[in-house]
Amino acid sequence: MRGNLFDNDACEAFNILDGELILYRNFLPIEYANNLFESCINEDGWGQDEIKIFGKTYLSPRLTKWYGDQAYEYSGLKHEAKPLPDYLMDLRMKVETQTGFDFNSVLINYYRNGDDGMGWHSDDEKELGMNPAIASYTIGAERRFSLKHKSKPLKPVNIVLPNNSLLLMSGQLQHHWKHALPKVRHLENPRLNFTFRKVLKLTK
Ligand SMILES: O=C(O)CCC(=O)C(=O)O
Ligand SMILES: [Fe+2]
Repeated sequence: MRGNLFDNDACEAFNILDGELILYRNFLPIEYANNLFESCINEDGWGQDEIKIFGKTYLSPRLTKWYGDQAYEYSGLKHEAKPLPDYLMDLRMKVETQTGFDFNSVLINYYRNGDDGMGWHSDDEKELGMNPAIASYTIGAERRFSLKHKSKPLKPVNIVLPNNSLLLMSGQLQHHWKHALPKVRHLENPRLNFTFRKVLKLTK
């Protein structure tokens, strides 16, 4: 990273090669964020996906919920179309207004404590099209978000994602970079993350 393009209290654009990354801090009124956190965690619908590593099946270290106008498949897991509930329509509108992109789906990740995390991946499924914009809203525990370039010997990028922040990934980022949410020791506090995506209807 070669210094940031612009940086003020509310918004920070990271100067990285082959992709765009912007962090909006204090994105929503804190009351709104707190209510959303409580209602989303307490609402049912949480599942724990199975992941296969070298032929062995494990439960993924986080809980998830998926809503979207189109069916979507990631890491070999199929999500049927399921309309967004009202509270997510409202959040989506706020995210769309801030970012200027439109989204039709959201994957919600619930990291119950520091033992939960997400491994290295790119959100580059063909249903997301070329250069997808992904807006990732975080409430709860502050966690490190890491990125590594797939082919160039660049320094990894680490960003601490605070409570009530929105990270926008766009441009060629998913094509050239992988990202992860590493596990951390001795963290008891939970974190919720909403990743808004636009899933395209593919004609096969
Ligand atoms: O929890 C995060 O901040 C990252 C989530 C993520 O990368 C994903 O859902 O694809
Ligand atoms: Fe991701």
